[in-house]
Amino acid sequence: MSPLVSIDNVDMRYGGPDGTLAVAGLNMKIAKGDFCAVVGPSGCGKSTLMKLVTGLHIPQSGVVIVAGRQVTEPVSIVGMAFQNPTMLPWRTTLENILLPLEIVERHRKRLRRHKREYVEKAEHLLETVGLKGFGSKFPWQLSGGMQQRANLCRALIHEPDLLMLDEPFGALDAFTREELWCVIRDLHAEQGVTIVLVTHDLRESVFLADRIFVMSARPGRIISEHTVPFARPRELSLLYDGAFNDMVQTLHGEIASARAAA
Ligand SMILES: Nc1ncnc2c1ncn2[C@@H]1O[C@H](COP(=O)(O)OP(=O)(O)OP(=O)(O)O)[C@@H](O)[C@H]1O
Repeated sequence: MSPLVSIDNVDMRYGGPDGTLAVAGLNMKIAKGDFCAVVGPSGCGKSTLMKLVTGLHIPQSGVVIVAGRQVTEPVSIVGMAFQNPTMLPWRTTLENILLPLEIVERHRKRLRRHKREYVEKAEHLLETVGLKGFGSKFPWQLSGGMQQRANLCRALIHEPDLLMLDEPFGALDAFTREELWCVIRDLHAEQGVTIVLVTHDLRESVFLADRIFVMSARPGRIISEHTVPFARPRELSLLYDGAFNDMVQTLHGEIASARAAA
């Protein structure tokens, strides 16, 4: 079966021919249903990789293919969540979650005709992430962790085949972060959605992912790929397992070497 995402020998430079070369010779393949994490030194091009896959940037050379199509414009089968949930403060949480449906062409007409159905879907997602009954609250009435949960619902409302998460838990305290790891773990198990997670948190990558890609310092490329051996479903007690911590340490060592080589 051909991969859902294929990045072949991609270069991406910002700001014209003399600008910053963010990634160079980037290669990566992601199979349908995979949970992948991307880690690497700060500024190595992780966010650039996300933007290349979602079609927010088009590379100067090389090819990005998503679901069998070369990416030349923003890709509609993707859901995205970033570190700072940007909810519109004048809309309720539920209305914020429905927002992508007003933007994605093929859902817009359906939304008008089948509003009730979509509201029910949004309410089901809110329940799944532990926010049952919070749809009528405004974003500013929610804590940071609750906003990030709602943000995940918004990324999932149009049933994307691919969910791209760019440091989604970075701004949260350790306990809330671990709670949300479990929410993502369960969403992946229930919905079978393919997930790419960019993170600085190596424990997060090992707890959640099946495969971990390590990037070099800028210009970023993949320098190693690891298969995470721990069986699913994974419980938080895994964080205290010796083999788990060995893997975190291996990744840490690779990133430290990549930084030193820069
Ligand atoms: N729009 C832009 N214009 C110019 N340079 C940019 C732009 N976006 C990113 N860069 C540069 O490209 C490089 C890669 O940036 P990117 O944000 O992809 O890295 P990152 O790995 O996500 O960073 P971090 O780990 O700090 O979040 C950086 O040196 C950054 O300064």
